[in-house]
Amino acid sequence: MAFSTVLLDIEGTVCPISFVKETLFPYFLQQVDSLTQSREPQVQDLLSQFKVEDVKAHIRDLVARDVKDPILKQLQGVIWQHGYASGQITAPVYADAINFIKSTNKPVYIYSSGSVKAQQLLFQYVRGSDKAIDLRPEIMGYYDINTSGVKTKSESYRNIARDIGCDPNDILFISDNVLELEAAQKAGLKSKLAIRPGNYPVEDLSAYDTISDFAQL
Ligand SMILES: CSCCC(=O)C(=O)COP(=O)(O)O
Ligand SMILES: [Mg+2]
Repeated sequence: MAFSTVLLDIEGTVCPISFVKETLFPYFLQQVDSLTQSREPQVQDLLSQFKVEDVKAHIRDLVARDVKDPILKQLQGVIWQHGYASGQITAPVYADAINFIKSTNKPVYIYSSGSVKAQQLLFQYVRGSDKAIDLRPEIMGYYDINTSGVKTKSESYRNIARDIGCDPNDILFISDNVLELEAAQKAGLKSKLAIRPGNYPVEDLSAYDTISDFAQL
């Protein structure tokens, strides 16, 4: 498979789904009660964009249903910053993904439902054997649902290819979500399905080109 550029999903591809569901989301939920008292202008600005009466209940509901809401995703990025900066959170990026990102001579871009800020934090604070590893210098750019659109729409992948300045056919997109892979393929990108422990089962695996370790690239 020929490609010049790599576009990576995060959850279920470069790190376990359990990190998002059992560490990031609970950390965020712990802060929901105090959110309305926050002095951070960005938090207040984001809260005001939820056009609902009970903001806290709305946020809890979105998280419980894992809704990829653009305002929620931005808010989570701001809150997680405290967790990463205080050392309470480090990101368990798979060792093979770290090695690939560090050693490949192809440009690596990220596309996640998590906000660009949340993505940059995750790659700034990658769990290492003694201290956190900062992978940001190895990553050429970040895309999210605010910059590019939802991950299940082909248009989003065309937007990203245009922004990178690359023919869609030259981009390999890797994700654990078959709806995302199908949207990327329709836009002309190449794709691989990430197989990682704890990922959701896929009905017909034979329909996809799979990858379980980045050393296979
Ligand atoms: C950027 S870390 C937070 C992950 C997140 O909030 C999320 O919704 C994960 O979605 P992905 O597109 O990376 O599978
Ligand atoms: Mg994913």
